[in-house]
Amino acid sequence: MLEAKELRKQYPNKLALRGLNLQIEPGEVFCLLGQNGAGKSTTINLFLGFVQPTAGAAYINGVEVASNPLKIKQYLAYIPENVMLYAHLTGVENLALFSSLAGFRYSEKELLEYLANAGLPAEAVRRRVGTYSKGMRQKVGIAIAVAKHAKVLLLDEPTSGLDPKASNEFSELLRRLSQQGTAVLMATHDLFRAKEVGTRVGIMREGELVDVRPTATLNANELEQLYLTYMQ
Ligand SMILES: Nc1ncnc2c1ncn2[C@@H]1O[C@H](COP(=O)(O)OP(=O)(O)OP(=O)(O)O)[C@@H](O)[C@H]1O
Repeated sequence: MLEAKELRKQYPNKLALRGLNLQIEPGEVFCLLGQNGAGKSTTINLFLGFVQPTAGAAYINGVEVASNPLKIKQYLAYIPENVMLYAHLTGVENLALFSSLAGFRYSEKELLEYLANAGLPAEAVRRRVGTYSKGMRQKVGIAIAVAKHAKVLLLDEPTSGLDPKASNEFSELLRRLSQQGTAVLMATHDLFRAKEVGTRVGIMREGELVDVRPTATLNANELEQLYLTYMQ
């Protein structure tokens, strides 16, 4: 569902990604770990088509991203640390807007259901999004991903700044999406969440994926040790 082939990104003064090869299947949650500047966001941005590769290619559902920037948008949803929504619209209005941009028109009842399933409290759905907490905005982001039937979910530091309860709820939503067959690529600094929701973890260092492990083979301590070993 997601594939990188010899994907490389050279910025004017920095080789940010050095020939990444990666495949992520439907239902997988792949967590990218690594220090600041390791190349995690660059990887996500290449899959989003926000930046152009210097060499190699990124594919989503078999479609090359760089040459089909509009087509790939129909397959994916993106949740950055701060989900971009229209602050002056309510939660339900935002969901209606983003779903319709993706070609889906839902009744009010259906929209409310999507928001409820994403865990947004009923009292919030008709409030302006400008009044939402970060966790609530993340939930609207998930509701949008589900409502547009995204096959791929790209996440960049989604739990950063969430309290433990919100973070836990977010993990639960991700797990449900992966069970429904969504392929997830998540950049994170949160080893605990990576172990909890990831099916695989990849450790990035200086633009290279230096290790990839199925999370089932590691306990939380082993993951931390592995991470620290590479960061030395
Ligand atoms: N637009 C840009 N122009 C020049 N250099 C850039 C640009 N974007 C990123 N870089 C550099 O590329 C390298 C990789 O950055 P990237 O944002 O991918 O790292 P990251 O692993 O996501 O880090 P963080 O955990 O801090 O988000 C860094 O050295 C960064 O300074």
